[in-house]
Amino acid sequence: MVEVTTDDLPPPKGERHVLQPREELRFEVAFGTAASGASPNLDVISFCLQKGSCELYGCELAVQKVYSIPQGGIKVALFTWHGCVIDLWEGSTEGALDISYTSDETDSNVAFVNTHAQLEALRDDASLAIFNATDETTKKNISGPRVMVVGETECGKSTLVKTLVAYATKLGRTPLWVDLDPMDNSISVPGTLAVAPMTAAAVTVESYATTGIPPNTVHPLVVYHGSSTEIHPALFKGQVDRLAHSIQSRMDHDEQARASGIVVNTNGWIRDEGYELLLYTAEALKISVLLVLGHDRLYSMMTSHYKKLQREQGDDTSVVPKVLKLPRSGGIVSRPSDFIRQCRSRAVKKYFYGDMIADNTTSDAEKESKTAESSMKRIPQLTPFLSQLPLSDVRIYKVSSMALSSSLLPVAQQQTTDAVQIIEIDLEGSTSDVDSLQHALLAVCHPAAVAAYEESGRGRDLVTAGVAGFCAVERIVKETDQIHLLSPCAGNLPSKTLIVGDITWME
Ligand SMILES: Nc1ncnc2c1ncn2[C@@H]1O[C@H](COP(=O)(O)OP(=O)(O)OP(=O)(O)O)[C@@H](O)[C@H]1O
Repeated sequence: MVEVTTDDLPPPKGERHVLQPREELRFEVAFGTAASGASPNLDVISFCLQKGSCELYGCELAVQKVYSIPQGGIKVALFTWHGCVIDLWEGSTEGALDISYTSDETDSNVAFVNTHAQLEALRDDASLAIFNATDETTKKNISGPRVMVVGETECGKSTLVKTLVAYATKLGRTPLWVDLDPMDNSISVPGTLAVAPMTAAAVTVESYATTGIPPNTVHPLVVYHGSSTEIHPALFKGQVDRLAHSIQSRMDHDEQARASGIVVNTNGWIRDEGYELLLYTAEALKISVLLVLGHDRLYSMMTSHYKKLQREQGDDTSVVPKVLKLPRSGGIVSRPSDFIRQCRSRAVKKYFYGDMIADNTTSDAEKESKTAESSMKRIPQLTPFLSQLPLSDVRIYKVSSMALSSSLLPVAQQQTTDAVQIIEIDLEGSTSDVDSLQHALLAVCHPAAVAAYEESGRGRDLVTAGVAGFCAVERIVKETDQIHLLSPCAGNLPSKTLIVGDITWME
């Protein structure tokens, strides 16, 4: 094995880490840049691959390129197959780097790349079969791997999904990334379930190091679950069914997407009803490969379940997924609840303000006299818009936690056994209802979903449909009966029918 040397490199900037083949550099950066007195608009941590090759969750770093992360609150690992030299340095905030160390316990990375190779073989088979199929119906029934990653919370599920998506897109595949984790959604704001078509352009080191996918690259389909702390099983099932339907429609019309398959992240609820929801989801999304991350009990439960199903179904094994067990990375450490809370807040802020980008508005004179600090200055990419609407113009619904029993309904009212019920918030009446909306994150319904709901009268038609976007309640002025809403762009809202959950956000 050739040792990686640094003799031919310029002096290090900050810490220099020399990684031998199959080692990874793990580092953690604290939140709290503002608390430490520095401007939050400056870079917090930067790294540069000086030599060799390395990747962040499957996304390759360019040599000699400085990657600057303008936010704290990250825990990442840079892995090398063949050895490399990485410089890592703090920006405006001294002490931001909590810990950095090199580890050679990277068997999980090898297992991930082997899994990718097997999935790629399935994609090749699917592409060939689609190409050779003579009629449309046969073509439509062929699909690449439909993968779902399961495991308990904080075992590295999102990381594995990101890695598999990065490896697939690097080879020109366009898999759908499905994130069914409302607690920590990588594609959209917390409290959502989402699907995004992925391409190589959507996989970047900066986005993989923090949260979300780069704006302007993909158009995710997002449904609002309304909570980042608990899952409403009936609503979850309804939303998974709707997403499954949309995924199928897309696959029916896009052969490349069909051959590339889907990669699904789940939410870590693996016991009791959570386990039942995993099985339900696997069936609804026609999962063909189940990856169980570091959990022997779950692996055993799933293997026995599908063996039994296979016995019952005889020859029809089309709906029985292959269950594989993968090791979890030793680098994953549990994130304190305050850290997770700040990650969620950052994800909402990113929705309204976009990424922090380099400030190119400085004049030539300013550029001439640029200090080290101003060279790192960043500004938000988007300018959110504050609109004021009369309270009487908007309709805000929330999901009620249980269906009303028919005996409690007024005599003339339609009886229902649907467990997904919505209630309209009384904006004219109780002040506690109105007060509960302060700083709430509201999902803006699509006009088509509003029309469907008005026609059917079924709440599920509204809350299981994809949303047009989100806005946040800045304040409600009771004296003027106005609601002030922050939205990511100017102009009228697509509809004034909104859904509220239990997620709040304020700057
Ligand atoms: N090899 C590693 N070394 C250090 N940190 C890592 C490594 N792999 C992942 N992490 C970090 O560990 C944290 C938890 O990982 P991840 O989000 O993938 O877990 P999860 O199972 O999806 O969690 P949750 O169920 O809470 O969403 C993340 O901050 C991730 O960046």
